[in-house]
Amino acid sequence: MIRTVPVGLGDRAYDVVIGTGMIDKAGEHVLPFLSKRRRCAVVTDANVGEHHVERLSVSLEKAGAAVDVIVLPPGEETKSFEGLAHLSDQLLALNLERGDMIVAFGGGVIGDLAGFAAAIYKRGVDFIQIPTTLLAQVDSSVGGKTAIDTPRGKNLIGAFHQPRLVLADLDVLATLPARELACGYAEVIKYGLLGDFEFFEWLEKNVHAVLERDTQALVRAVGRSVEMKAEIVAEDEKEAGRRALLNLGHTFGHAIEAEMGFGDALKHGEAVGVGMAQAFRFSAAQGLCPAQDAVRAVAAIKAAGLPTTLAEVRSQPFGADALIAHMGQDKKAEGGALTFVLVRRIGEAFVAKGVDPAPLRAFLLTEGATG
Ligand SMILES: NC(=O)c1ccc[n+]([C@@H]2O[C@H](COP(=O)([O-])OP(=O)(O)OC[C@H]3O[C@@H](n4cnc5c(N)ncnc54)[C@H](O)[C@@H]3O)[C@@H](O)[C@H]2O)c1
Ligand SMILES: O=C(O)C(=O)C[C@@H](O)[C@H](O)[C@H](O)COP(=O)(O)O
Ligand SMILES: [Zn+2]
Repeated sequence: MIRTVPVGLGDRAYDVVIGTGMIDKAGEHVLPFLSKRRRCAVVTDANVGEHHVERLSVSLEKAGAAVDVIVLPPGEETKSFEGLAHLSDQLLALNLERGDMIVAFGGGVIGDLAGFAAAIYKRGVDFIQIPTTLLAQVDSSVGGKTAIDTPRGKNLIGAFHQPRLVLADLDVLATLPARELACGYAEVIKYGLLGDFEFFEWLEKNVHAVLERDTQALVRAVGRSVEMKAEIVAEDEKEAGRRALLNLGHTFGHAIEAEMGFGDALKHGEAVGVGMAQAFRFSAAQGLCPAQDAVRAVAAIKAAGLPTTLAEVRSQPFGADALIAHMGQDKKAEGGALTFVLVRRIGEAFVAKGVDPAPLRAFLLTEGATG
C-alpha cells in the first residue's frame, strides 16, 4: 500500500509518500533527488539507529548512494544549540558539500534539528525527511518548520526549510513505545479538533485501533492528517494567517514545556494534549464555544491516555505569571499582544489576536495555577 500526498508549494513542491515497507524501498525514492556524486548523510538518534538504520543504509547503498550515518543522543535535549553545534561539526567533518543530501531519519527532534542544520549548513543544503514516530509522520516532517529550543522557549531559533521528499513507513511504528504513540495521537486528533468534525468522530471510535497500530486505522489517521497539513501549508507556508490553526493547543502547551525544561518528564505531544484541553476550556469559559464541546474534546484526548490538566503534569502548581511570560515569547504574538488558537466548536478553530491577559490569568487560576 502506498499513498502519495502532494504539498503544492510551486518550485519547492514535494510529495509525502505514506506506506508500508518503505524503508527497504527508500533507495529508489531518494535516488532521483541526489546529485551526481550521490552522497548523503543520514542523521538519526540512538533508538532509531538501533532498530532501523542498517536497513535504510543498505537500501540507499543498493541504489548507488554513498552513505554516512550520524547518530545523536535521543530526546528533546538534543534539539538545542549544543545539539546543533555538535551536528554541524559532524557534517563538516564529513566534508558534506552543498550538493549533497541530509536525510533526517527519526522523530520530530531529529527532523527539526537536522532540517535546521540543513537550512544553515554552507548556507543551505537539501534534505529529506524519513519520519519514524507517529508524531513526525503526521506533523513535523511536513511543512518545513525547523528549529531548536532554548531555555527561553520552544522552537525560538529556526527557519522555514522545506524537505525535498517525505517518506513515511508505517511499519517502523512497530518499535515505537506506547507513550510515544499517544504523543503522536495528540497531533492527529488536533486535525479533527481544528477543522474536521467527521475525522474527530472517526477518531473517537477508532482511538484504540490507532494506538494498537492497526494498519488500516494508521493509513486513515496518517493519511487524513497529512492531507490536512499539506493543504494548509500550501495555502500559507510561512504562517501569515491560516497556518496558525495548526498551533491549536500550542500556546498553552509550549509554555508548560518551557516551564518543565524540555526533557523526558513532559513530551511535546503530552503538552499539546493539555494545551488543547485548555484551549477548549478557555474558549468555553469565554462563551466562544459550547461547554459540552469542551467536555467531549477533553474526553477524546483523555481516551488516548494523554494528560489534559496541569495537575497531571506536575504536582507542584505552575505559576500563572510564569506561564503568561512564556506565552509572550510565542511566535504568534503581535505588538506585544497574545495570539491564541481558540474554538467555536469541535472542528472549527480560529485565530484570536489581542487576547486580554486578565481573563487568561483568571482562567489559569481556575486551572490550578497559582497567582
Ligand atoms: N516542525 C514541526 O512542524 C513540528 C510539529 C510537531 C512537533 N514538532 C517537534 O517534534 C518534537 C517531538 O517529536 P517526537 O514526538 O517524534 O519525539 P522524538 O523525536 O524525541 O521521538 C520520541 C522518542 O521515540 C524514539 N523513536 C523514534 N522513532 C522510533 C521508532 N520507530 N522505534 C523506536 N523508538 C523510536 C526516539 O528515539 C525518542 O526517544 C518536538 O521537539 C516538537 O516541537 C515539530
Ligand atoms: O506546522 C505548524 O505550523 C505547526 O504549528 C505544527 C505544530 O504541531 C508544531 O509543534 C510546530 O513546531 C509548532 O510551531 P511553532 O511555530 O509554534 O514553534
Ligand atoms: Zn506540535
